[in-house]
Amino acid sequence: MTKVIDGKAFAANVRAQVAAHVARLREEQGIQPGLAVVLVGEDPASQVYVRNKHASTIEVGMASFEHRLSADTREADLLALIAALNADPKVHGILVQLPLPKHLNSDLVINAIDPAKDVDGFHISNVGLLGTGQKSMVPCTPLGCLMMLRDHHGSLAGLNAVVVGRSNIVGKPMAQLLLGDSCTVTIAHSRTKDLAEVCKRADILVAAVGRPEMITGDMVKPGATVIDVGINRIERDGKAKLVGDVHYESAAKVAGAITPVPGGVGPMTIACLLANTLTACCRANSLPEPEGLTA
Ligand SMILES: Nc1nc(=O)c2c([nH]1)NC[C@@H]1CN(c3ccc(C(=O)N[C@@H](CCC(=O)O)C(=O)O)cc3)C=[N+]21
Repeated sequence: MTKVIDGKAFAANVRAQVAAHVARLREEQGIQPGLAVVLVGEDPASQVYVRNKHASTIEVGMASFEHRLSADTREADLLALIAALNADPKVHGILVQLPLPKHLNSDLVINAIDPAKDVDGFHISNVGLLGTGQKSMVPCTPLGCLMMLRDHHGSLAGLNAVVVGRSNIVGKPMAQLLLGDSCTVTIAHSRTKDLAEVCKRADILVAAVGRPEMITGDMVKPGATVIDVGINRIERDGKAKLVGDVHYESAAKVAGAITPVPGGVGPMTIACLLANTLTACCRANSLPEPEGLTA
């Protein structure tokens, strides 16, 4: 039988663990972790995510600081805000919602964040630390995937992992984390020859391509674990629908375990953002890090 990995329930458990740590930090240390989210412009999807992040942050007992800037914000003003957040002791985590409007250089903006407060793990320092196996802030989506994989498999050592997609925010850091857990890792992408055959060798298949339902059941090894990172809004039979990068129906017939969309990786991303904010707060105060909530 195929196991459906319940990311929603898993995320609720992670959030409960974070909330317990936050309560203990308040009682024993008088410290409250704080997360600042910066949203530039009015992209409707981004607004939904930012609202969800705000609600989850409050729910676990953290302080939430929201900064909504107009779409025509000047780069210098955004950089000044980041400098202020870097210097603010109440702020332990900073997230600048991506994508940014085109006139802003997102590399420049992300690299202006204090790496210790970079809860997205996108700063070049954190990318380098992760790549060399040093302590870093780890990108939320890959961290959430890793937690679910460790829970399902126990040890990942020696397993063949194929990551489809080579983005800086998911594909590349996901590959680093799997390598860190001793998988044999292949990164496939749009130019990969014989993609179906490559995917079919995977004990762990992570789909992060951004193409709706591209990974079909015939590309999945029987019994494999399939992690679907895709979140695509499509229209079907005149109705709006959310689908992943995996064709769920056909893949679920072959897989040993699979994450659904919605209710899989998405909720884990936000839970890991809170976990990273807690970790950043503990490090900032030279306190022991929460166990099981880091890579
Ligand atoms: N700096 C930055 N960091 C991010 O982490 C970041 C970002 N920018 N920009 C946008 C993307 C997108 N993202 C999601 C988080 C949760 C769900 C989520 O919880 N999805 C629900 C469904 C929600 C729905 O119905 O739309 C699910 O999959 O079950 C989705 C998408 C974080 N992002």
